[in-house]
Amino acid sequence: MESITFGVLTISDTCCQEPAKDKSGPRLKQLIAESFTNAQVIESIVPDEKDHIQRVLRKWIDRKELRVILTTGGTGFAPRDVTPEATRPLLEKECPQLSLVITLESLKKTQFAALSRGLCGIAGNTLILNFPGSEKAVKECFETVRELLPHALHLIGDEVSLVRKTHAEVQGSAPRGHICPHKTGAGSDSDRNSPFPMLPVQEVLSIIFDTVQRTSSLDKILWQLNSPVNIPPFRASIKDGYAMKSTGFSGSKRVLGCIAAGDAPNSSPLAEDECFKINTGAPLPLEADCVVQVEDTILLQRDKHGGESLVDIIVEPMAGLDVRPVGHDLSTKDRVFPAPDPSPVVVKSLLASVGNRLAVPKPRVAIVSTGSELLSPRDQPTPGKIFDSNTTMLAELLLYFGFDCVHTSVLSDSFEQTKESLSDLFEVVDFVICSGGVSMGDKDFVKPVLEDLQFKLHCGRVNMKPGKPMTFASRNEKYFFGLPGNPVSAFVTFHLFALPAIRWAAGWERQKCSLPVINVKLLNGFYLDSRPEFVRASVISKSGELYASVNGDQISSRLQSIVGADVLINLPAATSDRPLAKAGEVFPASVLRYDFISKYE
Ligand SMILES: Nc1nc2c(c(=O)[nH]1)N[C@H]1C(S)=C(S)[C@@H](COP(=O)(O)OP(=O)(O)OC[C@H]3O[C@@H](n4cnc5c(N)ncnc54)[C@H](O)[C@@H]3O)O[C@H]1N2
Ligand code: MOO
Ligand SMILES: [Mg+2]
Repeated sequence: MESITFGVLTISDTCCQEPAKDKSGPRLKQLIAESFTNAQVIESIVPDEKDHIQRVLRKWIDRKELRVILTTGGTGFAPRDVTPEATRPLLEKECPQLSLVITLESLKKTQFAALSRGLCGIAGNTLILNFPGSEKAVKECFETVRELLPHALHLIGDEVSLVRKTHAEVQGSAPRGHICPHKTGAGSDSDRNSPFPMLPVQEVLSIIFDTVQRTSSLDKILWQLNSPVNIPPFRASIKDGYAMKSTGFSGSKRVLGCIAAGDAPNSSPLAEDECFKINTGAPLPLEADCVVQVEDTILLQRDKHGGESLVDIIVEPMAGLDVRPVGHDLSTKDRVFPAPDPSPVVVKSLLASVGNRLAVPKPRVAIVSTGSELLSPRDQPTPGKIFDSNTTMLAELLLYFGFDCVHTSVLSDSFEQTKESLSDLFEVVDFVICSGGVSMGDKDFVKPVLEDLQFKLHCGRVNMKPGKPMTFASRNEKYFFGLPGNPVSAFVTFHLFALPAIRWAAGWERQKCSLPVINVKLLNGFYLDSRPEFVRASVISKSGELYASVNGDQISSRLQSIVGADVLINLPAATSDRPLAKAGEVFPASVLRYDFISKYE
């Protein structure tokens, strides 16, 4: 076996702070050098943070020459131990027997080996093994697998680079235009499968968050914005009543006049047996220090014009009663936003409240629908054609979530037209949300066009239903989502991938980018699919518990399934011993809309 390149990743908060404390990483490097002639070793140390771990793993997996990754640390039971959780989504195939043999060997030395959760698996043409953190453990684990590694790597082979080579050859030699995806499967024409691995949903999300740059840092623009004004800017009455001096106590008072909201504060002198009638929100006269609401007074006299001239105050006035001091709600020492909340209603109304006309920059998004079969909803029905619903749906969804659609276009199934249109669009937008043309058809031009436009295809298929052919690509800070053409697939993948990406680019906090997730009980049993499925369902609140009732036939062309869809129940893939999700079982569900409870029982 020609020289192997290893990646040694130490996962430890402590070693990340003080690299000198890392004994296991160097020990592994030494063991590799002793066992494999002219092996190359790349090292890195990361804290016990999932996205840090995944970023390095993904980078190393993408390096074709790097064939083995040994991680040390973070495999235990402690709260910060997350190495297996970080590793699993990146694996295409787990190798449980390899972990087993490591555990069995380690158990001969210590019973505590049972408390290690390390994983082994394959990603691309790379073998990944999680070892425990101790120097002694890595030595034992390494010695257990040392003999197995060369053969394991032969078995894995490097067909991925072969696929990529074949792919490049076929693309390069192809006549101008489109190559059907199945021609670019691994190997000859007989292999008519997609060359794109079906990535796990969570991994696609990690890739998206790692790839999409935040075009506007709401942090600087909004969350750190100090208030330019005091609210209220004057001492404001909280009630409709009478402004007076609390030192005048209760009893009858002459009414000197009325102060309406919008009047300038008046500075006329005010004796203790006098008062002003005042409206809610109006500025207190300078000499008053409290307001007694009209309900706590008795009208004693009117003047000859019918205006109030004498009232009896029947409660004891206290200084500050029903008065909002200057800056009580917001002062110039405060930040306008006490916490990040990018919802458009909040941002725009708070900015308005301080007289700020800031236009918060938003990602520029275009919607593109592809398909020669598409008719505009305004056209007359035509044989062989269907009405384009995706353009409307995706533009409405953008609006619903507070973003703007700066452009829409409908493209026929033409390589050249798609290429030209996308190329022009990316001159003026940050995101293109496209639907259709990403599956296996010989008219599905989207992926080849993206490659032709030098986009990096991060994801060509996702292990989910609906939405399998969902495509995510980028070029510099331009992002492309190729949602599947089936309307429901486009609906689901918009919510799960495109929306979080746009929010992330807009500067949203990462945990707010994806839809909120609640737990729901299945109202009825549901047969699981071979892929994890996102089922449209309406929510019923029954004696305080949330039940989900599936919205009929879930075929991804049936747009009716989004009617009454409050949530997408996140169902796992079927397994041999679990083909059915039973009624009453609890599953996570992504909330699709604000008013997500359809019925109360
Ligand atoms: N041989 C295979 N065929 C297909 C596979 C596969 O794995 N192997 N995947 C299936 C899955 S899953 C999906 S999802 C679809 C997605 O295909 P495309 O993204 O290429 O979508 P189109 O083929 O363009 O259209 C699919 C379907 O949706 C209708 N459509 C398209 N655009 C619109 C629109 N704007 N408004 C309304 N309806 C639209 C279109 O007429 C088709 O009926 O691929 C499967 N095939
Ligand atoms: O992936 Mo498709 O959306 O299942 O039909
Ligand atoms: Mg298609």
